[in-house]
Amino acid sequence: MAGNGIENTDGDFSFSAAAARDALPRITTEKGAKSVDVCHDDTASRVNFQTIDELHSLQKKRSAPTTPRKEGGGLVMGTSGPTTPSSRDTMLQSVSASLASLTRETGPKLIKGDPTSAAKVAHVPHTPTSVPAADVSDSGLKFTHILHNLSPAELYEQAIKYEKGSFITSNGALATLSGAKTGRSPKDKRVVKDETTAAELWWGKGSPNIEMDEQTFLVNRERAVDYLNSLDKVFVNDQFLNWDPENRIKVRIVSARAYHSLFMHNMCIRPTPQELENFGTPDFTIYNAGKFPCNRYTHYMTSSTSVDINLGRREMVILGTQYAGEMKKGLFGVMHYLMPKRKILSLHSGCNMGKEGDVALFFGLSGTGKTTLSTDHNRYLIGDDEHCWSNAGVSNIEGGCYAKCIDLSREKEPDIWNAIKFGTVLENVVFDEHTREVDYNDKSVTENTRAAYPIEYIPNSKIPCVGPHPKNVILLACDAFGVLPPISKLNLAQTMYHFISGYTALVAGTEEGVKEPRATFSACFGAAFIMLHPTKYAAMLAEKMQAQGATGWLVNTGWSGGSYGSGSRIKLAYTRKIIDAIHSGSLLNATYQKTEIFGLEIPNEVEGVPSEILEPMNAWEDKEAYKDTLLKLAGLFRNNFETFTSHKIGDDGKLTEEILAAGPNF
Ligand SMILES: Nc1ncnc2c1ncn2[C@@H]1O[C@H](COP(=O)(O)OP(=O)(O)O)[C@@H](O)[C@H]1O
Ligand SMILES: C=C(OP(=O)(O)O)C(=O)O
Ligand SMILES: [Ca+2]
Ligand SMILES: [Mn+2]
Repeated sequence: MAGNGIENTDGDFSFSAAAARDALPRITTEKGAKSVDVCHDDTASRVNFQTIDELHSLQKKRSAPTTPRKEGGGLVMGTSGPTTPSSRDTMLQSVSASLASLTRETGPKLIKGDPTSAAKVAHVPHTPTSVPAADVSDSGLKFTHILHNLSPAELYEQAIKYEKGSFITSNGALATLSGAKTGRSPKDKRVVKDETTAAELWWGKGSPNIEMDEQTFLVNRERAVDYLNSLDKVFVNDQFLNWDPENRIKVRIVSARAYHSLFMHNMCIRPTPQELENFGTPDFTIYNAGKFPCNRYTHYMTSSTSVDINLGRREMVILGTQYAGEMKKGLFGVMHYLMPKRKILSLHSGCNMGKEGDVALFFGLSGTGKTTLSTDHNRYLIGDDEHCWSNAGVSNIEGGCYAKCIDLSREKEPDIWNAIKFGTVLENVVFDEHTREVDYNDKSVTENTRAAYPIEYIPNSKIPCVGPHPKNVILLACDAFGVLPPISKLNLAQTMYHFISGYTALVAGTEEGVKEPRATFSACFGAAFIMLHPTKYAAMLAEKMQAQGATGWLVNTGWSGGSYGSGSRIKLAYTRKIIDAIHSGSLLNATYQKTEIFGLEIPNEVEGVPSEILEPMNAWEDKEAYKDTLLKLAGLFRNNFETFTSHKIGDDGKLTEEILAAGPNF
């Protein structure tokens, strides 16, 4: 017998599911039925939608005035829209002008919004229709969608949907891959040499400015613009640089990746909806076509990567590298040109301020501790990397921080650790494929893993990021030779000598085994970014430090008790104590002794730091090896400074002489 029941041992059906079902009260689905209250009639409740599409349309509220309108499927350039152009029209016209091909003299047809969400648009004749027939190409017929100043959430979705290697990590950050290049490419940087820049900029030996002519720039620009216009969609960021309102620069970044757009969203100053509405024409534009290589048949191109700056046209073109830091540091170079023209000093430094308003600058090359030491739980963070020093005080150029994450730990760097959350871009880190927990010790992709986050992710950041004149100027050197003292007080001439030298020594890649530390000298602690001769910046720094009575310090954040391999890196906790003593002013009252050769004043005591490490020789077991290493480093300093001996620093002949004498004596 067929049935739904469970058969009993005696062959009877004692329990029938069908019977049980029949035993339940009937469910009434008739409208208006009042008898049964266990079940609601779905259609009876008050709903604001009739279809799934309508339901979905309720989910998203219109927000800022810049939110793309959904009706009509986005806005199209060149349509006969409302009679008074909206800010959207203005924006699209402006972006179209930015993306215009210089040989075809027309901007592309643009639509605001994502191609998948915007409705299909019928053929719309583009603005000036009188394009010569010979110039007509398929590229002129297609539309490019503009994703203008998207929010982090929207950029996350774009990255995760369309960019391989984009994932949400367990802390909420967006993990991305920068591709083949995981660091900057200084050898591929070119600056257009025209009549003006030939006279103004620093060219030749030691200069980061490798020349390129205007024509070649235009070839690369066209390559980048054509690549971008060939895409279905491009990202456009309109943002600001410099928190000093009088010297704010408007920048536009056109890029192909959500990763780049979110990176710049975090790193530049974010406009308010009102400011974005009135943005107008940018002062400087970046075309980031980093996925696409340059053409090596092009004059001046020595690889498939090219980062080109044209100060006259106020444009930068990136081809053949997706490393996002290239954009931030490219703009920094531009500021190193624009700001000194206004008698403002641009600085490759971190900056923070104490509760009493005492400001400190932290100069240093990559990896020396600008970001780590300016991010200090007891002080207000003004910025970690790029600043201006004007007659009014200091201002951060950026709106975010770009911290190294290799070996990052919650204990040692809690503020940076906590800043890695939703909105933060995590570059080239490795994470567990299931839990998505990041392993900050993993160097599989690169040693240069990074986190880019808005500065307000640091709880004690100072918004707006400006402050009074600096009281302390701290020069950081990560000395892998292990011979520079952990802390020394500098007079003005010594400060200038070390500023112009810009020394650090890092260790070679660990994979290839322990190698000799390699000394790097980078003028003004940022030769890769300066545009003018180093002595121009040095003269401004000397003048400002003198006028404000600021004190210079040299802090070795590198090795102690031996070079890399035998000694060990100075504990971050000790360096923090040293920095605390500088900030509090207690180090000014310490007793000092002078070191041999470099003539540095070193304190006999610093609270919280073992005194035996303050004089580097004490920490070395092999005193002969120490002396040899010290002499070796002194020789490298002397050789490096030779190119500067024929230059005058400012109008002060006496200071110039003192600076020359402030180097090592042997
Ligand atoms: N004594 C120390 N002082 C400063 N940083 C240290 C020290 N010891 C180790 N570090 C590490 O060195 C790195 C310094 O890098 P970072 O602050 O990003 O430099 P910068 O901003 O100048 O490029 C960080 O990863 C930090 O944890
Ligand atoms: C992004 C950079 O900055 P830093 O290493 O100084 O933090 C860089 O030099 O590429
Ligand atoms: Ca940094
Ligand atoms: Mn830096």
